[in-house]
Amino acid sequence: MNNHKAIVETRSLAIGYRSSGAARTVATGLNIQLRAGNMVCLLGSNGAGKSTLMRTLSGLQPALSGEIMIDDRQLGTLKPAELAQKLSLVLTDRIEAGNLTAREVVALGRTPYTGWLGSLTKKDHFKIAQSIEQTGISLLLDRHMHQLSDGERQKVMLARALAQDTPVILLDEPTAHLDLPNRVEMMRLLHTLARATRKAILLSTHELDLALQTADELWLMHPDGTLLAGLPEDLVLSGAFEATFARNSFSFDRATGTFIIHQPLDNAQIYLEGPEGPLFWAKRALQREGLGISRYRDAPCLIRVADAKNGFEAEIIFQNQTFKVSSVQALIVQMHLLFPSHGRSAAS
Ligand SMILES: Nc1ncnc2c1ncn2[C@@H]1O[C@H](COP(=O)(O)OP(=O)(O)OP(=O)(O)O)[C@@H](O)[C@H]1O
Repeated sequence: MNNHKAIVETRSLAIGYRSSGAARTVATGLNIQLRAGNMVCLLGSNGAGKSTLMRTLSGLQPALSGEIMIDDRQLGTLKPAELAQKLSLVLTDRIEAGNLTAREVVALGRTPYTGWLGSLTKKDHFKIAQSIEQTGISLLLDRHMHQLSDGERQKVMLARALAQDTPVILLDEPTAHLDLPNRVEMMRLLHTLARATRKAILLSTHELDLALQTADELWLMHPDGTLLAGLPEDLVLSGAFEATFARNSFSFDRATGTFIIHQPLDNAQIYLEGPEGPLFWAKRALQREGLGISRYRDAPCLIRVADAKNGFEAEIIFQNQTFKVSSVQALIVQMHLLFPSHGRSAAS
């Protein structure tokens, strides 16, 4: 977060839908600020209202009440061409333009400056080339949009938004179709762009872990229609992050920032110790097998894990006997022999 001026600011904003006179409110009392140079991640469960907020902030749908200010102007008073020079929107699931090449789509980003028939100036060409370089899509330029994968299309749409060169960029689930390395790359790119170009970037995402690591600020949309904004670390430590995604089937570990599917048990038989890496993976495998991990070192069975040349080794100490294993798989097999009535082997 920083102290720069808010480019987008809402005052007592209520968002939702109106049909035949009746309003369905999705969220109310939104007083949020999007600042230059910040990347903000908008998080919330399915149906919390992320897309509704994105669409309202970008002028695609009207607010139920309240104000949206963009660069000190009320959103509703901006002409479409003015708005297009202030804010660009990247939607994921509605990418049309099948017959255009990627190059043509990126060039369309300059429309707010050139008009539909306007020819491109030196500056336009520079902005287009820059956005192509920033998104790494130079090999896709001559291909038609319908010949691209979902993830490739997504990058082209980001390049188009960058070519539009607006101080505000809104992206609705920009990582939805990307594989893990590309998701990481996209988040890093957006964060770098926000910093380097002083753009205000707001993106909605379900990538909780990546958002925690990269966002300057999180906006948490709660199913009760409220929104909490803050530094990721503050929202984690206050418990707000956890509360937004709370479910009975898993919990969030504030210490590591990870979701835990299997909880340690007070009455479990196994205690694990050793260096962080092998400890983490051994614990995960044992818990998946239904072999409960104890919080207490005086549990009947002690497993001492260690780093090894081939990745992993462990000693299992149980009833005055020691068993050595050199893979996580061997550990699991041995544990099922020692505890035949526990975990998955007991069920099968
Ligand atoms: N056109 C519509 N008319 C009425 N209600 C709608 C409309 N579109 C969405 N909604 C409702 O508004 C609420 C918020 O939906 P929205 O799509 O904004 O959620 P979201 O957080 O983006 O969800 P997801 O993570 O599943 O994409 C939901 O309860 C949804 O059913």
